[in-house]
Amino acid sequence: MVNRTIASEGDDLMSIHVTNLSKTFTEDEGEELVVLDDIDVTVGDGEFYTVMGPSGCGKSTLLNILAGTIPMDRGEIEYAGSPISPTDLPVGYVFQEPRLLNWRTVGENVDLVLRERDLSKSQREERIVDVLEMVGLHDERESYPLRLSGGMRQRVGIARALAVDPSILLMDEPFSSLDELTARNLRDDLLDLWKSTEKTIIFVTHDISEAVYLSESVTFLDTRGRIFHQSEIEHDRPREPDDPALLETEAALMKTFFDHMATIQSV
Ligand SMILES: Nc1ncnc2c1ncn2[C@@H]1O[C@H](COP(=O)(O)OP(=O)(O)OP(=O)(O)O)[C@@H](O)[C@H]1O
Repeated sequence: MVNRTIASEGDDLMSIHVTNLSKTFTEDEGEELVVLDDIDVTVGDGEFYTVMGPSGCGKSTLLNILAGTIPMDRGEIEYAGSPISPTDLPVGYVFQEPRLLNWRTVGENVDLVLRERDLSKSQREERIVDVLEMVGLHDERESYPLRLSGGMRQRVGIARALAVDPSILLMDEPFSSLDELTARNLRDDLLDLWKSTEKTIIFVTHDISEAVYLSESVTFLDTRGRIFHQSEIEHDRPREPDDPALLETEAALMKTFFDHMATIQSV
């Protein structure tokens, strides 16, 4: 059994600490919508950290802030012991839909992000070969996205995110539009990648079984933009999706979630 431990003293050097993070959007009618309200998040170096919560609670907003694509209103982010602007965090982003350019080959899609870096053609070439190998698509380099299955397209999305060798992978419901069999295969491949690359993964999902199967810790956001629960998922690895012990953990988390939602709805 592989029992990977995280965030212990020695390997916590590259951890991410987010404190007092807040974000409010002004909607079209001028109403203010508090999406993240003073949240604190700590993600250990190499941790598989999952954020869950109901639709619209701010999960994607949190990832987008960490990716530097939308600004936070208030808050501090520390990485590797020093304050950092989110635009400088070393992240790769995997979207729910892979957002590939259909008129470019798989290799060219990966190359697009590499071209933004100061890399020679041979360095880019080496990186493309490496990441396509990592996601099992070395034979599809010259294929166009529309010729690929949904699972393969999402693999290209993962390869593109890995291309710049980020320390942190942000993943926003990456498997939610795939059939369950394909999603299971991709989850296992993602776990293999996580183990071999030792990247930190911040993963968003609606799916509690997926969260328990993959993660080392799960954090719940509620519709008020607050964190209301955090759990360490301590099952040994490799895990089996239908293991009764995992199902018990899922049921307990589900109960915590519904109890909390009932409490805030009754206030
Ligand atoms: N640019 C924006 N301007 C105004 N409101 C926004 C903007 N972006 C997001 N929102 C709103 O903020 C709230 C949180 O959105 P977000 O996408 O972060 O939620 P989510 O938890 O990821 O939802 P889902 O699970 O459905 O993807 C939603 O009500 C959304 O409509």
